[in-house]
Order: sequence, then structure tokens, then C-alpha cells
Amino acid sequence: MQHRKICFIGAGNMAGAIIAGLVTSGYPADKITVCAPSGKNRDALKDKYGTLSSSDNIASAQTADVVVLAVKPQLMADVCSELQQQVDFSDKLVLSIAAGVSVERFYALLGDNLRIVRIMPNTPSLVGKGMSGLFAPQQVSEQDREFSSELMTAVGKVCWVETEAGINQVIAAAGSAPAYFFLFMEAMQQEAQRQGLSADNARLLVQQAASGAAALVEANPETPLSTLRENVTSKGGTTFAALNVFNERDLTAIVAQAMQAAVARAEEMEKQF
Ligand SMILES: NC(=O)C1=CN([C@@H]2O[C@H](COP(=O)(O)OP(=O)(O)OC[C@H]3O[C@@H](n4cnc5c(N)ncnc54)[C@H](O)[C@@H]3O)[C@@H](O)[C@H]2O)C=CC1
Ligand SMILES: O=C(O)[C@@H]1CCC=N1
Repeated sequence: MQHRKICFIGAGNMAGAIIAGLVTSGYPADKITVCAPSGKNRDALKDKYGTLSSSDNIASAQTADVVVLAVKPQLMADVCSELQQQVDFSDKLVLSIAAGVSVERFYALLGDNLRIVRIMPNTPSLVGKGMSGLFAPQQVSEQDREFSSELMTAVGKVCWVETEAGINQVIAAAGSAPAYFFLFMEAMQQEAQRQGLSADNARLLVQQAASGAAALVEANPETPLSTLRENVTSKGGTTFAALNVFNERDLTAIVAQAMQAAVARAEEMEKQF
């Protein structure tokens, strides 16, 4: 892949996960500058991965080919207004990983001719297991699309969505989704301990069950998820008893409501930020 000069604005959980994944997969660390007001996170990335560290968003963006906007959505307007005053974006690709900040909003903040791609990644990018959804307006070149795809492929899998609304659906299905699975695993670990297993064993059992299930899904892409579930479920057996509890509480409806809430919040943020 091309090794363009990248500047990350923001050094938090998500930027850190992408940077770690990128460098681990061979992206040259000296082509990556990480900007944040406080030295804590960006210097930790510098120490661990050899990336460059700066408190100066403007100077770093000025010399970059690619600017990754990785601050919280509520800070995006302030950060962009400051950049817009001093940085010429005409020769730069801008990648936003923020939830709830639309392309239209970026045009208003940084200029109408902005080369922008919205990316919705997730934190498993840290270990090369990320999932990113990408959206670009029509005028974004094939080269910029390809670079964006390759960048995120370095830290996981990617899919493109046809419309910007698709980014909010990606949030519900992948961006926020690691937290759903963590919540589920937390609940299982808690109950396993309550039943008498040690904390270490409870964690190990839940962890391996989850990663084993995910590995089976990955290894059998043609097999419906329902078949994998049925393969565990003996009629009248223990799994059947457990699944009955989920079904009685209508887990499917709960999951649907949760994913709809994520989309609704993203839509609300688009109006707010
Ligand atoms: N955490 C996640 O799982 C995901 C987060 N995102 C998006 O990524 C973005 C960042 O989220 P997190 O990394 O979770 O947040 P975070 O709070 O961990 O990181 C935000 C970073 O921005 C930095 N920052 C604050 N003000 C700044 C400024 N003026 N200039 C430069 N840097 C500044 C902070 O120092 C911090 O390093 C958000 O827009 C979020 O919607 C997208 C997908 C997944
Ligand atoms: O919770 C959030 O708003 C961000 C976007 C997707 C994951 N974390």
C-alpha cells in the first residue's frame, strides 16, 4: 500500500487502536504523527510504536497528506474551525472516524471541495481484528478510496456503504458492537463466579467460549448462524434450557431495540454536532 504521511488529530482509544494495528502490520511509524493536547496518550504511542508526537494540530496537519479526525464528536467543530483557518486542505485527504458528524457538516467546517471519507472502525483494530465501514461522497477519487480501504484493511476487514446513512447502520452492527459482546461476557463471568468458579477460571471459560464461537463463525462463512447455534443445542438438553430463557425474554427484540437506539443516537448527534 502507499505510505502517505498521516496525521491523527486525537490520541484516544480508537486512534490508539488503529495506530497500533497499522504499525504492527508494517506501516512506517515515522509517517504517522499523533496530535493531542496532553502528552500522555500520544507519548505512550510514541514510546510503544515509534510514532511522532505533537501538541500542534495545525503544524502537523499542514505537513500531512492524510488527516485523520479522531476526536470526540462534540469537539469536532472547534478542532476543525481552528484547522480551517491555517491549513490548506486542497492537497489533503481527510478521514473522519467520528460518529454523528456528517459529510455536509465537514464541508461547512473545512470547505466544500474537501476530499473526505467517513470511516466507522471499532476497537478490535488494536489486534488486527477490526471491522470498518467506509463511505465517501461521489467526487472522492478512486485513489483516495483505495488508500482508505487499504489503510483500514491493515487493521481488519472493511466494507463500503452506498449511502451516508449506512455509516450509522455500521455503528449499530460493528462500531458499538464490541461493547455489546463485552457486556454479555461480563454478565456470564459474573454468574460463573457466583456459581462458584474462581475469577480466573470464569474469565478463561467465557473468553474461550466467545473467541471459539467467533472463530467457528469465521471458519464457516456459508453456514447460517442458526445452524451453528442448533449444532450446540441438544433437544431437551442444557443449551435448550438456557436458550429458552433468552427466548422467553425476547432477546432478539432487545438486540433490535439496542441497535435502533444506536442509530437513533447517531442521527441525533448529526443534528447536535
Ligand atoms: N471508541 C470506539 O470504540 C470508537 C470511537 N469512534 C469515534 O472515534 C472518536 C474518538 O473516540 P475515542 O477514541 O473513543 O475517544 P477518546 O476520548 O478516547 O479520545 C479522544 C482524543 O482526542 C484528544 N483531543 C481532545 N481535544 C483535542 C484537540 N483539541 N486536538 C487534538 N486532540 C484532542 C484527546 O486527548 C483524546 O486523545 C469519536 O469521534 C468516536 O465517535 C468510532 C468508532 C469506535
Ligand atoms: O459510542 C460511541 O459513540 C462511539 C462510536 C462507536 C463506538 N463508540
